[in-house]
Amino acid sequence: MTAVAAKRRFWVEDGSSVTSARGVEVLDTPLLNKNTAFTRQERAELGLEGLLPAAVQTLEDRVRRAYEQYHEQPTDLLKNVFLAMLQDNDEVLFYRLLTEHLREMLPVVYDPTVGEAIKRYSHEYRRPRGVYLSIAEPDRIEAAFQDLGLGAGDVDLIVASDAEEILGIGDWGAGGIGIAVGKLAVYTAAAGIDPGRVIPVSLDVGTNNEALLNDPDYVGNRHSRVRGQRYDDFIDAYVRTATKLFPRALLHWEDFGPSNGRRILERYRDRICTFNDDMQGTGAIVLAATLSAARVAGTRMRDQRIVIFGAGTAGVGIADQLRDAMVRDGLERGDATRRIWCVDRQGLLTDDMTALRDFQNPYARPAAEARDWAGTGGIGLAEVVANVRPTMLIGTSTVHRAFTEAIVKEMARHVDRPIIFPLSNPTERIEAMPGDLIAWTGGRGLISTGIPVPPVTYKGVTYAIGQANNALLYPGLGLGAVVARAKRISDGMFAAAADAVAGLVSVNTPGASLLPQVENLRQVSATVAVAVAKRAAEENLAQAPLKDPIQQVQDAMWQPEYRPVRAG
Ligand SMILES: NC(=O)C1=CN([C@@H]2O[C@H](COP(=O)(O)OP(=O)(O)OC[C@H]3O[C@@H](n4cnc5c(N)ncnc54)[C@H](O)[C@@H]3O)[C@@H](O)[C@H]2O)C=CC1
Ligand SMILES: CC(=O)C(=O)O
Ligand SMILES: [Mg+2]
Repeated sequence: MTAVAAKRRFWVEDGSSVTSARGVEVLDTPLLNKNTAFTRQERAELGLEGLLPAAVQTLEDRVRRAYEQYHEQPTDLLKNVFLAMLQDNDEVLFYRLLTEHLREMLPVVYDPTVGEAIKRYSHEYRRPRGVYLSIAEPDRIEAAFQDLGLGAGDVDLIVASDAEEILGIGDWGAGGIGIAVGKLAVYTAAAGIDPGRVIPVSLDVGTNNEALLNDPDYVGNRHSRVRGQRYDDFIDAYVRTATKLFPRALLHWEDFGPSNGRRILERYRDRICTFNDDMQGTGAIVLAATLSAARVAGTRMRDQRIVIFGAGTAGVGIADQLRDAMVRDGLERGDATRRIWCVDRQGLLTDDMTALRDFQNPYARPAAEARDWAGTGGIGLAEVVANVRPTMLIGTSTVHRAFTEAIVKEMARHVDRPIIFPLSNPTERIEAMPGDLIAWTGGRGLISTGIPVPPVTYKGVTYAIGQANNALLYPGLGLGAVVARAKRISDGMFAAAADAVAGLVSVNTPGASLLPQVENLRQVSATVAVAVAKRAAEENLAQAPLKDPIQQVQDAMWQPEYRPVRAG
């Protein structure tokens, strides 16, 4: 046994967990603990006799009880807290429960309730999960990771957030670890990423959220956000250390502010295996929904006219992938870019504006084009929609109800099947609710949302609303990258993932969803993983041989089942 394995308390041999831990230490190790499901022999070997009641139960027994306990929780937040406790106590049980009730529990573990849990993080705090890195101690990053007791080959995936733009709810400082934990739970439930081979990371660079700074219970660094060189050096130290200690790990970036998120991605994307989920994962799932919508509408990618409301991390990430898809459909890059109009706080982005952010510049419209568009309040969304006559309207603004009845009806006057994606999370930020959009467009709208929503019935047709949330994409992407041991995550791998998702959808019946249903997430993720791994191999980015990618993906998927545990 190596020193690392000893620190980690257990290792796997021939399908069994072998552990040096005994007694309560075993019960305190969530990936080892089976609680009442330990057999008599295991109890004797591991020093658990007397620490557990007499009955020896099965995983199914334990799932049944946990499900009942879950339903005793009166609110979604308390359900989230309950599931977090379960995860900290018995991880196999947590994942079996989550996998069996994915549609019911995904909104509690993840979007939208995870947003509420992040806001309440310091108050609901019970025990830590993940690695907490502080900008005050960049020299301790290596020691912090080593405290986990993991070896160089033990980590497949690290999700890190600095929590500046959590979902659509802004800056939540140290509570942002919750989005890394939530994203990782989805990786495992949706794609079978081994929960023992992942690390959630909080990059605590301070917070500008004054409610947190003045909250006596706040558990993070109590100062404003550090920016500039010190921030970049901290990120660099994180990347250097993580890639040195865990050379196989994919680094996933989540919920950074727009300029940091993009700068970080540009800096590392050609050097290491990494991606930004808000820009690239979102772009790819929206592309998948767009491909389905275009199939229903009988139109081509290259013919879309796209208005994006909210040109931040997600909005411009979506623009990039829709532009690239139009290029693949035969347009010149410049012509494709000119089929996209971005609207932000200052209205339509035009090239005479001085305060555009660098990543917005490519989408700035010639000011002359819009000279006559201004209404009384400048060139806002209503003016842009009236003049552009878009085929697609995408919301990544966090502005609730921004897609008004007037705007949507104006759009629907000029296009047979208006494609409308209000993608902002969580529920209180969505630009319009699907029921309204379907009614305002007389049932012609092709709708997808970021939050989960129930089907809508309108004039006898039931419309299933696909969830255009990156959660339908990144788990499979990550699994494919892990199976291929990808050196990089390329644009081609995202395009392959989007095509794979769109390929799973049958849009022939009226009201059909534009995206696969959440219940089928494991199948979706497996299909995406195969497509991504194959593309990595085609682009010479795979470091593992891919002889039978379908079987390799199946074999790589961790299953929530109790393993035998032996004393070692
Ligand atoms: N469905 C999905 O998979 C995803 C959804 N999102 C959602 O998209 C929203 C935006 O997220 P990010 O892009 O990360 O944030 P961000 O802060 O980078 O971008 C938001 C943009 O909206 C703009 N904006 C704010 N108020 C506006 C207004 N009144 N009019 C026009 N523009 C306005 C901001 O200036 C900014 O450019 C969030 O609600 C987030 O939850 C983000 C990532 C994935
Ligand atoms: C879904 C997601 O990543 C977000 O809203 O930020
Ligand atoms: Mg996000």
